[in-house]
Amino acid sequence: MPSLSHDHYFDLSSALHVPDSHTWPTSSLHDHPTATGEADAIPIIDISGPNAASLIAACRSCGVFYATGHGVPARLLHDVELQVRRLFSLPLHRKLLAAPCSGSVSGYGRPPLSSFFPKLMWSEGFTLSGDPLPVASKLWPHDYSRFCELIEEYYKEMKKLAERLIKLMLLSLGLDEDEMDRVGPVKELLRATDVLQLNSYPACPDPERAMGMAAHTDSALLTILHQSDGTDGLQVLRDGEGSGPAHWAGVPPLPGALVIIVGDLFQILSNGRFQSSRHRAAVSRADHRVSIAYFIGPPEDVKIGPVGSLVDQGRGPEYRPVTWPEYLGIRAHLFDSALASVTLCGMTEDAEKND
Ligand SMILES: O=C(O)CCC(=O)C(=O)O
Ligand SMILES: [Fe+2]
Repeated sequence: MPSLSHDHYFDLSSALHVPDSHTWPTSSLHDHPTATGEADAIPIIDISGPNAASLIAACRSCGVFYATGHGVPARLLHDVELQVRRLFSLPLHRKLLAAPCSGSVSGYGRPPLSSFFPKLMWSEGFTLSGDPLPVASKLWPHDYSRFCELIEEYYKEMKKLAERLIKLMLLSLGLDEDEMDRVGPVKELLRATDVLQLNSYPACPDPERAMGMAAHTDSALLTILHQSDGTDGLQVLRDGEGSGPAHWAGVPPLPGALVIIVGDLFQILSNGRFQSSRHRAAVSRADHRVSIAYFIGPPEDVKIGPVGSLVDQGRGPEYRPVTWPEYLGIRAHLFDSALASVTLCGMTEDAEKND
């Protein structure tokens, strides 16, 4: 049986003010300045172009880029977004019928990150892992087939795109085709684990005090994010070389482009050459924003560790190998320190000799 009851939920879409439970301290909302300027422009990469891999190489420290030329039909993105809006516009008591059953992650509820923070976020989520039918039929007992068809098509397109992106990202690190085929996630892509996270950020009467989605990195290999046109929300933390003092940079919706976010497992796989991106979502006073995040990770039994050719022989690997479920287990305890906890202390040759 679903474990959530109506009483634990507050209907964000009809709220006239931000209650204390959803009011975030200024110290977390403004931990870094927020900037939107030319210098922050997030790279836009035509991944069908001849220079895609070398352009992606330039985004390694930033951990995020827009992908154009991705081949996902605009019609599909549009239709899936309509279904997502249809889902979230259901009355709260109907959505709660699809709260996850014990042992399953699929269903309606607060964003998965919520448990790590004392304040609630101004968002609702719907997680889909595997067949959408069991949860969709709880929402719409007689009218779920269009939703399911579109979600199935979306999964297929996303998996195809994720495969292209993972290969391009490995190519950008200098791996050749043979070497790439031996790398766990590429060899195992057909069995890859993928999850869709539908996010809804209702218009908020006081966006300066609320947080749509708190700062985090994504745990998987990579995330492909579709965001609704016209409403800003996504921000990434930029603190790399050349981007000045640490600040939140806006990643506004760019019509036709998808946002690619490097996850922690790709940081591990690339031995730190790619950095996972710390990001968050702000809310808007006027608009109801939705986003669709597709997370791709290795099959549950495949360990992800640094690719051999990216390991400096003197220093050794920067991270120990982990499976995705193992890493999620570590995050459930340590959250932001999860990556640090699987980081190995590099040993220089000198240090080894002195041992
Ligand atoms: O809605 C967004 O822009 C961000 C969503 C996100 O970060 C997530 O689902 O992990
Ligand atoms: Fe995320």
